[in-house]
Amino acid sequence: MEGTERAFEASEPVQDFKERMRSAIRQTAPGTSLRHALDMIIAGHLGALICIGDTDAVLATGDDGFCLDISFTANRLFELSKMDGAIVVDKGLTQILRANYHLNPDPSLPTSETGMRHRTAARMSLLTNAMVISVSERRQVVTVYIDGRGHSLRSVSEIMSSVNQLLVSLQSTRTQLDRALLRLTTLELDNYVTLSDITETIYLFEVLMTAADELDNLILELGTKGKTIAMQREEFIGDMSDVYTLLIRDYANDSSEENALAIRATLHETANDKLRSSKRVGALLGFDEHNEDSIMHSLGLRTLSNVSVVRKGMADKIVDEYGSLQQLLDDIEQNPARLDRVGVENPSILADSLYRMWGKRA
Ligand SMILES: Nc1ncnc2c1ncn2[C@@H]1O[C@H](COP(=O)(O)OP(=O)(O)OP(=O)(O)O)[C@@H](O)[C@H]1O
Repeated sequence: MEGTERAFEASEPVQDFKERMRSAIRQTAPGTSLRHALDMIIAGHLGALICIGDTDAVLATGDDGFCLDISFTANRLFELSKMDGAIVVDKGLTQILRANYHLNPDPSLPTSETGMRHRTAARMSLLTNAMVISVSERRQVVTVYIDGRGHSLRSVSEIMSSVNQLLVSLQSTRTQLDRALLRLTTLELDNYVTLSDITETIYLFEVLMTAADELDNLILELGTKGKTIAMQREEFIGDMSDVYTLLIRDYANDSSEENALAIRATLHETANDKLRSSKRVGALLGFDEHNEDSIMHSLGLRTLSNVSVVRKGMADKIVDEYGSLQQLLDDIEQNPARLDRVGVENPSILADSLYRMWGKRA
């Protein structure tokens, strides 16, 4: 089975649709009683049409069937799927209201599905706010419909094969990014960073974040089987999102966290291959006239946050006092007491750490 989202006309904002689809995937993930029922239906070579939630609207589109009002269990849902017609369940998955229900959604509602069960499922999800599930008897596929768009559920082994491929590319991107950040730190201390260096690093951050998003979707699909993968995700991503924001703040014309997050949102919406353009990245950072060779000056927030004696929040204070990493490096030897004033408890350790990073002093 393939995990697909078939495009359809959306009648609600994209964000709202995404939230609802994520919630539907969570409710049908391995480990849930609903998934248990769906797996039993597939194993029994049966089909099903199940409407969950928005029950007033769902019941208004149909007739006949058996009025049940019994509490929901996976076994009952499985047994009822042996009958023709649709099964109607309440939003909280506590009650099964109807079985063998015949649904009559407006036939003019557009659908690209073939087969009455699937066409009805897609239309019901367009017409109501219900999550509609169809299980194909012929193809042994479970499709979840929200707002006319279908997502086919995959088996754990199918999802795991995507997870394993993704973990390999995550690991390789993380290694490249670590190397790029190390090099960037050295260049920052030498005051020799160009826009091209920043562009390359941002590109790697975006590749990493895109892979992390994909992994999050797979972890959601895995349900209770995704716990160890979530731990592996932590290993590869950890605090990289915070480091990314610091990098943007270091180089953006407006260094506020709010602006950095807005820039990150735009970068994330941009196709990764377009992020290799220094002109584009420079413009996003607020430097329209810069080209790839333009020298960029870092505030030093990211580099300072790597120094153990710089406690959380202290890097901002140091940057407020000195204005940039270079100003700090120029001043630190002549005037270590100035760091004292900012509240750095061990100015000499901070100086030593920076010099060690720089490779100027052992
Ligand atoms: N409007 C409807 N209301 C309730 N149940 C329906 C409706 N349309 C189809 N079904 C159910 O779906 C079953 C299969 O119908 P059909 O073969 O036309 O659909 P399909 O999409 O090809 O499904 P499958 O892939 O399982 O063969 C019907 O026997 C019935 O139980």
